[in-house]
Amino acid sequence: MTSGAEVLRAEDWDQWYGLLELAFGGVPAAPEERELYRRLTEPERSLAVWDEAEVVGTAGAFTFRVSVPGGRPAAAAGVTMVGVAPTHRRRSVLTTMMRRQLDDVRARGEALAVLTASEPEIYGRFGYGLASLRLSAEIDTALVRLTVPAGTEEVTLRRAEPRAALGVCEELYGRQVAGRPGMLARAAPGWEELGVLDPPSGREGASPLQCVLAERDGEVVGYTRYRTRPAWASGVPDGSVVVQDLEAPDPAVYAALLRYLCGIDLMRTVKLPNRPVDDAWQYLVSDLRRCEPRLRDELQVRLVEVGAALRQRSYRAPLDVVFEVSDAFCPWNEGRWRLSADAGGAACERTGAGPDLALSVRELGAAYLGGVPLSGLAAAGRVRELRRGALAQASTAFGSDVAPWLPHGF
Ligand SMILES: CC(=O)SCCNC(=O)CCNC(=O)[C@H](O)C(C)(C)COP(=O)(O)OP(=O)(O)OC[C@H]1O[C@@H](n2cnc3c(N)ncnc32)[C@H](O)[C@@H]1OP(=O)(O)O
Repeated sequence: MTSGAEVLRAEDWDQWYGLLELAFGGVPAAPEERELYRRLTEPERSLAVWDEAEVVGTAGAFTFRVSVPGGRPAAAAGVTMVGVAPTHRRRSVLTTMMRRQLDDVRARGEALAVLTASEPEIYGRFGYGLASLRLSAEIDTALVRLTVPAGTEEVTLRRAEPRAALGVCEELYGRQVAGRPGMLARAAPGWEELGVLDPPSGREGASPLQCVLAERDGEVVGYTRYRTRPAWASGVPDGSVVVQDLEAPDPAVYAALLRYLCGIDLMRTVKLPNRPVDDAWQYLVSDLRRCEPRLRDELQVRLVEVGAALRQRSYRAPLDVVFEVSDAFCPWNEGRWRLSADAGGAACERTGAGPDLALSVRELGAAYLGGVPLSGLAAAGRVRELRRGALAQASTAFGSDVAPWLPHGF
């Protein structure tokens, strides 16, 4: 007989994390990783389901601030560390934890919950919508040329020990957050260490993490962190560079860092596993086909409180629209909401007026960061236009000039 979802006691953390490892395939995490996640876990926001003395379900939440269109970071629960014992799967343990978790998030006054899913299909039933994608590339550096912009030669590069450079890298990361929806303000101590976590077991044949800083006029203005993986094919160098981070505030710094990565001796391929869909590499290369671009789902967003969530972002164009929202899992969101926005801000209140657009909370979550057009969702039959013109107006207003992106998992 299983318990309900109970708040985790700190002393049960080892068993709780052990169940999570089991649910993910039973390979223990590297000690460094385990210790970091022990420090980052917020027990008071973490849930356990028990069967007698055995943990059979885990779900955590981090207290995050996520960048939303308009540049103001918004409070969000970062849902994480979800697992159910293989012996207890498909008996609603996850559903029990999601129920408790979303109630708790609401009680804390956070209007948003965000997550990345191990499998994309799991969380739609709980009202999450896919809001950002990641673009990956494998650049064949023997065949692809880069055309770099003016100013690239003024950027100098210097190798640094990743941990020694952590402070300056974090500062640069922090300056990028407001400019890109979906990025997380790494406010709590410990989060910066995620960027230099480098257990040997996680390298898959590659080097330890390396860091190169970009400088201009004596000031650090950008950085990359990457690993090199040497390989030989019939005696010919065939290594790859796997890029973890590439942070640059302007085109010249970006180009200088990418050119460096593409020029490392004996490395044939530069792998960019996680970049924004509007990332500049696409517009610098001579041959996109030889870069193997691919898209993958990334951040999912759940509007926990529709009214508060829609009020706390800004809109690209004036808007006055009534949404008819369905939300089976969080019925307090159901009904009609009037959203009106202009350059001065946004108001979103309940209304009795006739609806202009009908959709579920999932579509609002998908469109929330400005990367998924409501018009595209309408073309898939997921948004219904009830007043002519409302769809185009809302779709334009919800969009973001900068694509949403989550640079790292959590
Ligand atoms: C944010 C994160 O941490 S993502 C990590 C998620 N965890 C993992 O992937 C670890 C391995 N998997 C597991 O631990 C479990 O299978 C979980 C957590 C995914 C699901 O837990 P369960 O307790 O089995 O889910 P539960 O019984 O509540 O299922 C609810 C519904 O979701 C469906 N569902 C559950 N898991 C999946 C899945 N992986 N893919 C598709 N549907 C799923 C069920 O079929 C059920 O549907 P129904 O209501 O139509 O019958």
